[in-house]
Amino acid sequence: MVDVYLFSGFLGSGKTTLLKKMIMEFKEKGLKPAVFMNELGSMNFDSEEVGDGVPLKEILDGCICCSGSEKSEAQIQTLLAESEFDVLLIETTGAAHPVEALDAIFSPLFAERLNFRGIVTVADSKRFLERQQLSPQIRSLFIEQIRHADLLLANKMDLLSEPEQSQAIFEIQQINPTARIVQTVHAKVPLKLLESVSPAQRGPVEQAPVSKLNLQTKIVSFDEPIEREAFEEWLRNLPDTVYRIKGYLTLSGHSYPHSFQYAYGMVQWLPEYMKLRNQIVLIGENLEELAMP
Ligand SMILES: Nc1nc2c(ncn2[C@@H]2O[C@H](COP(=O)(O)OP(=O)(O)OP(=O)(O)O)[C@@H](O)[C@H]2O)c(=O)[nH]1
Repeated sequence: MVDVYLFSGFLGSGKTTLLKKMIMEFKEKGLKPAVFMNELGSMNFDSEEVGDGVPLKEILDGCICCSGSEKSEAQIQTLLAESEFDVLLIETTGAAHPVEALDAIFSPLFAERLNFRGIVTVADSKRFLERQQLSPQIRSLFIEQIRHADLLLANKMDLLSEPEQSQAIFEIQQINPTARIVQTVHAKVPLKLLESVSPAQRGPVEQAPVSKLNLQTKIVSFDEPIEREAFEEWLRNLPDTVYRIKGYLTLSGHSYPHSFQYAYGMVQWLPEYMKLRNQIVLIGENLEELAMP
């Protein structure tokens, strides 16, 4: 049987960071991981992070829960048919309801093949503490992702003071009293802890599908290199309803692009060493009203 872990958590909380770490840890243990992921927006930014030699299937521009479980079932079936692996790591989009995403895994097709181990939710603890600023629908999804976790990573602890850290843990625990909660920075969690997870008995699920969330994606391509200062000024003035931006950007004066990440006001630029399209995907609400840089 293949062990299956489902990684959930709001946009930009640290799921891909966790995924990359767990891939490494499983490999070090001599186990072969495979990945099934999906992304909002038709850019396969996260899957490029997975690395060579790891069997991978993805659904772009949709979400595992809403694209219908048949599509996900077909992808998982292809993975199982094409490759040998011991562990399947599923990364849902930040807009997915974790329990709805379970449908595909519990298909009778896989009853003899997949052993579901649990939902691991990565929470951006800073955003969690400031969740009143989110729109009610997004806030309810954020809470649902926490409520249904079997293991909870209270991530981005480095961005909080000690009293805020305690407050975040206390409040997260009130929402989900049964899951184990671990404080993390860059989703650093020992593999042993992940392996000790066991799935809870699930009650009725509150529906929070992406269609009701009003979340939109927008791909923006640039013909010319970007002026970093002007671009960061644009970022500073973005409304709170732009939850996530990621992609690759060529900066003026550089011949290779940088991978670019924006989550909750935090910006990350990392140099890349190959030519990549100068484009980003934005995820948020009311994007049509947004002025582009
Ligand atoms: N300061 C800080 N940044 C973090 C931490 N964990 C992740 N990040 C950064 O947060 C950004 C988003 O991380 P990802 O792992 O891509 O988040 P994600 O949940 O996969 O994002 P989506 O797939 O878009 O939902 C990246 O720039 C990470 O480097 C953390 O503990 N502290």
